[in-house]
Amino acid sequence: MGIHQDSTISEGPRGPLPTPVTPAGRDGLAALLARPRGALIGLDFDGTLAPIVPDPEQARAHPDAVAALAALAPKVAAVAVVTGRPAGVAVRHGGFAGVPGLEHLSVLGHYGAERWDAATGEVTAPEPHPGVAAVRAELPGFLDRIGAWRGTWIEEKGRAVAVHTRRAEDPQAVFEALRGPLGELAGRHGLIVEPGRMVLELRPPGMDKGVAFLEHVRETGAQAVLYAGDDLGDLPAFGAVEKLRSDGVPGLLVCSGSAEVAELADRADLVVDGPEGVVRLLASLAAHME
Ligand SMILES: O=P(O)(O)OC[C@H]1O[C@H](O[C@H]2O[C@H](CO)[C@@H](O)[C@H](O)[C@H]2O)[C@H](O)[C@@H](O)[C@@H]1O
Repeated sequence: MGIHQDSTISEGPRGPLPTPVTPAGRDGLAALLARPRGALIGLDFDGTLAPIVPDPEQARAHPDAVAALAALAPKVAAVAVVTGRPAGVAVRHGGFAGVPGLEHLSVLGHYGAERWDAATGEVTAPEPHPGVAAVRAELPGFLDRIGAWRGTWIEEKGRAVAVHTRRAEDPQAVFEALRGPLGELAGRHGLIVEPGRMVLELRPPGMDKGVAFLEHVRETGAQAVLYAGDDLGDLPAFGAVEKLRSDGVPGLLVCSGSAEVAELADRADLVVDGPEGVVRLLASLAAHME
């Protein structure tokens, strides 16, 4: 359904702005531009603001991301980074703290279970789920027993643990082979498996990016929204925007395109070329907002 950002129709002194392929997306973009002060901008981190790299510890926001966000944020009601990362990790890897223009940025981490606000510099979070400690203890032996340790890597996330397969010889095959067994392990401890780009995360249930985004819309009183994501964990946020649109709140769905995930492109109003395309879009939006 989406198109590549390069299919621009308007190019002028303020830079190119692409045209969404859907009527709902065109309405969403028009509303964002007409009333920026009522707009909420929601952005995923890895794969959307930060290019995908083999080692999650090395992931950083695109070099132009912070400047684009700092140009956009003062013109809109709110900007929120909605991520599967712990909030503090996304703040650090994004370079979001102490940036002029980003004084009101929020980072909703762990799929919305955690929250960091630039205004306070503090992270709020719920009590840890006891199942995470149990899974943490069991996971290395579990992977060893099922013979899946080669090339897999466990990311310690505090309130969750993630098994990465990107560095395996056949990342997709190992991902598929692990999905069932890890689902069974997670279920035994009251957790769920969150699948992502060559990663299976074992995390507490009860929160997702859709719930988090809708809560933020309510809190900010936003009257138009944009959400940009790249991965399966962003689908609930896409669902939230679709729900808002059916309730009369205009919205624009942006897919940060990749060869790894097709599902978001199919539901997006606009497909851009990964984090580079997202950052260009944000800068261009800021330039077009009076
Ligand atoms: O919600 P997000 O901000 O997209 O976070 C989702 C997961 O992102 C990270 O993993 C992904 O990025 C890594 C670094 O580029 C990459 O190596 C990995 O293959 C991707 O799945 C992060 O490590 C996870 O904890 C996040 O849940």
